[in-house]
Amino acid sequence: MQNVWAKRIVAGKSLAVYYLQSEAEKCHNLYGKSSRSKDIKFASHLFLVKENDVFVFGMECIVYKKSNKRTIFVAKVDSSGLGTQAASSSALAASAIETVINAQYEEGAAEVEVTLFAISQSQYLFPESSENGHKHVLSDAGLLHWWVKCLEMVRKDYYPAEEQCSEATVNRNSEDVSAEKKKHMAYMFVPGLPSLRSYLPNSFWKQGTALQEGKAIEMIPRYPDDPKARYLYEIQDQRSEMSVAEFWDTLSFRQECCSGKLVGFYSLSLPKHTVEAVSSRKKNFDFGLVLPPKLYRIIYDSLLKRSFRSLSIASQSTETFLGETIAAIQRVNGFSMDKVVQTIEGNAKPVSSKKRDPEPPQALNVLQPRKKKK
Ligand SMILES: CC(=O)SCCNC(=O)CCNC(=O)[C@H](O)C(C)(C)COP(=O)(O)OP(=O)(O)OC[C@H]1O[C@@H](n2cnc3c(N)ncnc32)[C@H](O)[C@@H]1OP(=O)(O)O
Repeated sequence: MQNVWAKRIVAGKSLAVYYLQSEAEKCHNLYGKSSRSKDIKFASHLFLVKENDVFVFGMECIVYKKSNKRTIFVAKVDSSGLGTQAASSSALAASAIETVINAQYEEGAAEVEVTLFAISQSQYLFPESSENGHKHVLSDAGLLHWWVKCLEMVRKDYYPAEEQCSEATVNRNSEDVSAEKKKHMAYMFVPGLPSLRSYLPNSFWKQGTALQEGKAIEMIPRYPDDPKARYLYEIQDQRSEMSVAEFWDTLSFRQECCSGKLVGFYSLSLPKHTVEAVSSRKKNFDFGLVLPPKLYRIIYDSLLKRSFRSLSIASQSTETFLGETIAAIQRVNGFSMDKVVQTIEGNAKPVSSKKRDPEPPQALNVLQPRKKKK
């Protein structure tokens, strides 16, 4: 687990990664009224990354489980902007996603898919962080590129080197890609954008969606805060025969997906694990405390009541949130601090970024006045 994070954190810096999960619960409404929701369970996973004494990054995802298949839906990613550039947010998101993927494989999953939709917003997990003057909020188009970068980091880690496509293959007709590789592609779809050529890094990536067959209301899942869910509910009552292909085609005309902001839908299928590979995996994964769902939600909601509108307020919010959370989870079965938090020492080479503020917020102290930006 350590390595998944350490390789993306600059050498000489360290981050504390907090990881909480909820117990799996029955999921009744992933496919609307369809019986496909039967036998599906879901569990929430929350990562909070702290540098010095303040949260710098957070991610929540929901894992849907049906027998040995897992869909990891990345629900919310956020940054506070208050870190010292120990790692990029895309790298931290990739490491959090890989931690969840590895946990699924260790549990015996054979098929794992990562899915998400990108909608840029000023904040998701750290309230008022967009007012702190340090946070870098990506535009809608910036966020689309950002997710490609992040998911590409993940994809590369799960494909053996010989299967990697070279940059030269980027513009190759996707028909050339072998049938086997086709199965394991990353998909990106942006309603209203006819060509995503400038976004896709290589031929592992394909414009469109992995799901293309069957009836839309039976095949297309509805995730929390899903921009396509309203449309799916509408057709459930009025046009229940609509095909998946027609659904995607007509989604571009819906107000929730074309009201000025670009919305990106992504999915990444990871290589299947054979039964032998699954059973021979070492069971050595012991990170992420599992909480009763009600307690998980209380803790999650309490994070959303804090403020991150300045460095000092954010540090205070981080401290009180963690103090109250640890007090609340201490009696949970299997509790140990090691399961809740791991301190990761970075071992990545630093990459220089000219664009960023060279003076990170945490380098300041009260005796050292902030230099004016030119
Ligand atoms: C499923 C979902 O959750 S989608 C919703 C995503 N979340 C949000 O929209 C919430 C608000 N947004 C954010 O918190 C942030 O914009 C995030 C988390 C999405 C990305 O955080 P960032 O700090 O921009 O990400 P990251 O560290 O990877 O940097 C991305 C780029 O911005 C540049 N950058 C980062 N900080 C700065 C800064 N302060 N000034 C200028 N450029 C900066 C980086 O150098 C990098 O550039 P590159 O791609 O050319 O290398």
